[in-house]
Amino acid sequence: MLHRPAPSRHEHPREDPFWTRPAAALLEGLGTSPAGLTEAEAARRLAAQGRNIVAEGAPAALALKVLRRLVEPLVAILIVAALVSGLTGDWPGFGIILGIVGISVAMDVLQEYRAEQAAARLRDSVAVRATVRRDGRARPVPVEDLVPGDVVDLAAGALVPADGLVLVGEGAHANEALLTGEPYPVAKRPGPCAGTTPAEAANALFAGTALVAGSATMLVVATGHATRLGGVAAALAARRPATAFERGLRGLGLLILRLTAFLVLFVLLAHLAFHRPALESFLFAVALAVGLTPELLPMVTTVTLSRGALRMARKQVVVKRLAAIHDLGAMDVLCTDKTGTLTEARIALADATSPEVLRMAALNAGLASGVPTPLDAAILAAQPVPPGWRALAEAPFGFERRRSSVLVAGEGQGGATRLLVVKGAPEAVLAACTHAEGRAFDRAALLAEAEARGAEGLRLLGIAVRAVPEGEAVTGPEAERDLAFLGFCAFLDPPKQSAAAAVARLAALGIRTKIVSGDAAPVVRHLVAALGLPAEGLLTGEEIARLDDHALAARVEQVDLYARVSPDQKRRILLALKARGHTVGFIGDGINDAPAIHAADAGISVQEATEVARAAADLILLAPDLSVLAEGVEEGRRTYANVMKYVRMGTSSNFGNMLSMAVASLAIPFLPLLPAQILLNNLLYDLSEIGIPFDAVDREDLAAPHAWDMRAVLRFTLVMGPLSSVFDLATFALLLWGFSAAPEAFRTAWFVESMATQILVIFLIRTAGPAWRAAWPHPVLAATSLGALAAALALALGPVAPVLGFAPLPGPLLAALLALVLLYLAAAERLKRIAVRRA
Ligand SMILES: Nc1ncnc2c1ncn2[C@@H]1O[C@H](COP(=O)(O)OP(=O)(O)OP(=O)(O)O)[C@@H](O)[C@H]1O
Ligand SMILES: [Mg+2]
Repeated sequence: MLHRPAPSRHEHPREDPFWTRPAAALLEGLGTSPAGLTEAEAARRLAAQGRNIVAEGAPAALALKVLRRLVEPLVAILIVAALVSGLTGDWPGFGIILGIVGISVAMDVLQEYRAEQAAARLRDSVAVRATVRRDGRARPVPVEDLVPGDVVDLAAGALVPADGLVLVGEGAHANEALLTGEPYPVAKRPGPCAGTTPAEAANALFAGTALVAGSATMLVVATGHATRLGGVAAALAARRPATAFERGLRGLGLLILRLTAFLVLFVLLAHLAFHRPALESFLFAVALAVGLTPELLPMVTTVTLSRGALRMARKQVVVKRLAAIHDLGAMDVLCTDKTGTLTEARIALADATSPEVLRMAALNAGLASGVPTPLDAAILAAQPVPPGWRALAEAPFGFERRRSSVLVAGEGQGGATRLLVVKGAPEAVLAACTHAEGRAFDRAALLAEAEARGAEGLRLLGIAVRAVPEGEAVTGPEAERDLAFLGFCAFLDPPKQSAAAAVARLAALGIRTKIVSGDAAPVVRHLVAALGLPAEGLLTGEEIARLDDHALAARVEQVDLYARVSPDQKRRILLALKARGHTVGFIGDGINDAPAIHAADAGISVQEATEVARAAADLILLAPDLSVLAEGVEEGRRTYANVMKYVRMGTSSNFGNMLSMAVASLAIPFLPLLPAQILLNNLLYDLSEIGIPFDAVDREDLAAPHAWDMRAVLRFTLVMGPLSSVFDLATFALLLWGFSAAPEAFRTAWFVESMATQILVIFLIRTAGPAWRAAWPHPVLAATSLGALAAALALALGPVAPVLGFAPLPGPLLAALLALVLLYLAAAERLKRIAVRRA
């Protein structure tokens, strides 16, 4: 909430949308000019209005984080209680408690802060940038730093970074499907506009849409949550269901919290009923609560995920949304488009029906505004634009229409002519043709020819023309009628040989790969055969259009190939797979892939992709290669496995120890540990776990997609918790009856036993198999846990022991404790096999 920028005061959505106001008035109202803002003014507005982001809030400032921790109820109570005990004269207790709380909070905040900073730096490295005019110069600025009043230059293919008014437009067309549902690119031009709905706003551009043709200069009017998309996306984000993992963690945290509240209340009331000192009992109960709450779990998850993100970055996968790491690890179906991931994306013209066909194709490809697509580039590489021709109008390529047209004027055979040149998918072009140039028109035969060449792996484009008389106005795709078919251009895009191995590797990781392509069915089939990919079934866009979501969901399980699908169908396929209970990833690079990337559990794109695809993605591959993705999947699973280690430690050993202490406090006439000692215990235990994110994991943990399994967590708890309690009770018995320990000695011994069992068990829990056969624990983990244990021993048995209320222990008692700890570890090693038995 803190970072949510206030809606721009310049926008009054209901009565007065910005695009109905004159440009001059808007410029003045925003205190800017076509030359843009100064850097200083932009910085000031950024601070005042917040960043141009719609998704989750930016990480909070360090001071704020500290403050937030200090006002957490348990910590606040602890501080107050310490103050009270200070006032009653117990200054050492006061100092120690405040000291321990301080160290805990500092450690927690600092770790999380550093981890978040590192993750944010990674995210920035793949941030989409916009060309912004500031201080009179145009320079690239991360879109998150745009402010109202900025003036932005956009080229074809760019992501529209904010809502704004078109100041200058050259054949600009935007794809606004995301916002209005309109699949056909709409023309954008400067000038007045009376319509009040975004769909009518021909002079405005909206955040999240894409400029697909032409160029434009835009005045930024609204950013972040104040944008049209901001409203939509905030609603979407709010509705974005938490992953099973997030839900599981949250559920577990809540469960422990309830148990804690119940237990602590019970202990407190019992103590008071037994007429124990009130303040001391209260402090004891609060310290217990601190020990019991999984207060570190959020920090631990963030740190583990950020560590995972750093490791993944070294393997060429940049994480934009941290939680996507889990989704990647949990992914069991991957949908991919064809070009770039399965092919080399080195598209080259193979042949054309005639030189005339190629000349016409070049007119269409070269005279259309905006950056040429790879197919256009391949045409122009073989045939430059014939001289003497110029473009008068165009209807840019649309992924639903699958063709583009350009009205060109120049010298034809019979003098000056105007020609509408159309190129696109063969069936899309043939559908608008009524005859053929210089031969009989046989649509069925031409379609069969296209099909046959597709089966050889050639991508085909059809070319057609119509002479347009002087008087006829050409404004959009309506003009694409009565065309004369000229012929085909055929293209080759060599299969990527490494793709087969990558798909096999993904399969070995339990991930099924499905191909979702806008290209023709024969081309997709040929590619699959050429790479030897295992794939069953094929659905075309035409067939999918006839299926409702229910029927589609029934088919997607068996079908691995999808051809001639539109952007929205890509999204539908993805949602159908999700509806079947799969965790689905989608990797793609085009504007047409963005809706599906957005809808995926793990939306993936590549560094060279269009801005819209990159903006929609959760993860960016720095190298366009599926094997890079396989590495990322393994990292995702490693991260998950390490978070699970915390969960297991927390639910069994830590919880068990604290529970035993609560019980003991009722059974014996004195506190089993002083409040400060409990806090110290908790702090050292937390310290011992800092190394977990670094740790290696079992090979089995990488082998298959994981999902949160509450039953497994419970089983682990129900086996390992009681085990820990049994040994705690044995310790009590030994201390009370074996050694008739005085309170100070009892606490010292209990502290030592509790620390040793809690900390050392990590070396067993970290693996499902025999502990001695697993990979060595990471040196950092070994250092933090053994270091924490050494510190605990030094504090309890060394020179400062008296200050903390500890007393020296006799040799035989130490030996007995050692024996108990070893016995516990041996029992834990045996029992854990029941506890973590894999499904
Ligand atoms: N610049 C263009 N001009 C005309 N037609 C085009 C153009 N680009 C693509 N097409 C047609 O639209 C179809 C779908 O586009 P495209 O192949 O890029 O979709 P895609 O889903 O991204 O495919 P892929 O899986 O290969 O990445 C193409 O097969 C082609 O017939
Ligand atoms: Mg593509």
